[in-house]
Amino acid sequence: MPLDLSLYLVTDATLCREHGLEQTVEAAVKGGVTTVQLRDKHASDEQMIAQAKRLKALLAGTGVPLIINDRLQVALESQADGLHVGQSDAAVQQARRVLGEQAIIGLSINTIAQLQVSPFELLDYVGIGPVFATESKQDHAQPIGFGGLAALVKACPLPSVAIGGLKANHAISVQRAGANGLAVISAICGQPDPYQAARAFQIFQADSAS
Ligand SMILES: Cc1ncc(COP(=O)(O)OP(=O)(O)O)c(N)n1
Ligand SMILES: Cc1nc(C(=O)O)sc1CCOP(=O)(O)O
Ligand SMILES: [Mg+2]
Repeated sequence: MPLDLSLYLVTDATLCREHGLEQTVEAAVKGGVTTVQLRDKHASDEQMIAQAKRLKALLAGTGVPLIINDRLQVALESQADGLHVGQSDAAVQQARRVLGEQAIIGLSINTIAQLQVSPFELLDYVGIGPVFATESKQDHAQPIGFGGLAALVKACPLPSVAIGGLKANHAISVQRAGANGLAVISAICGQPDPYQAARAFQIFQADSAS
C-alpha cells in the first residue's frame, strides 16, 4: 500500500493518558489519521515493544502503518512497519540494513544543509520542522515557518510531512507549501475528542480519499 502521510499522528504517552493510548489511536484513525508513529521517551524497550504489538494488532486491516520513533530494536522486534530517526538517532544506513527493503524509514530535517547530505535512496520520507515552536518536543530546533517549509519541500525529492506546532487551521498553508501532509501530537493527543480532532484536518483527508 502506498505511504499516505496526509495526517500523521505521533503519539505522546502523557497526553494520551486521559483516553488511553490505544483508544486515542483507534479514534484518531477512524477520524482520518493515515500514519501512526509510536513515540515514548520514557518507556523501556520492553514496554515499547509490547505497546507497539498492541498498536499493530489494532491497526491490522486499516492500511495505516505503524512507525517507531528512534528505537531500531523496538521496530525490529515488534515487527512494526518502520522507523523514524532524527539527525542524532540511529544511522539511516544501519536502520535500512537491519529492517530491510520493505520497511518505511523517515528522517527529520530542519535545514537545507541536512537535506543536502541525506541518503535519499535509503529513505521513504522526511519530516520537516519544526514549523512553529512546540511544547511537545523540549529540544526542538529553530522554527522554520511556512517559508522555510516551502523551501525545504521544494529542495526535497522525497515525500514530506510538516511537523511542529501544527493545528487543523494550518492544513491549507502546509498544503500550499507543498508538503504531503501534517504530523501532529497535541492537536490530537490529549484533545477532548481525538476522533473529532482528527476529523478537523479536512483538507488533507479529502485529498487522500480521492
Ligand atoms: C514525522 C516526524 N518528523 C520529525 C520527528 C522528530 O524526530 P527527532 O528529530 O528524532 O525528534 P524526536 O521525535 O525523537 O524527539 C518525528 N518524530 N516525526
Ligand atoms: C516530535 C516533534 N518533532 C519535531 C521536529 O521539528 O522535528 S516537532 C515535534 C513535536 C510536534 O508536536 P506538536 O504537534 O504537539 O507540536
Ligand atoms: Mg529522534
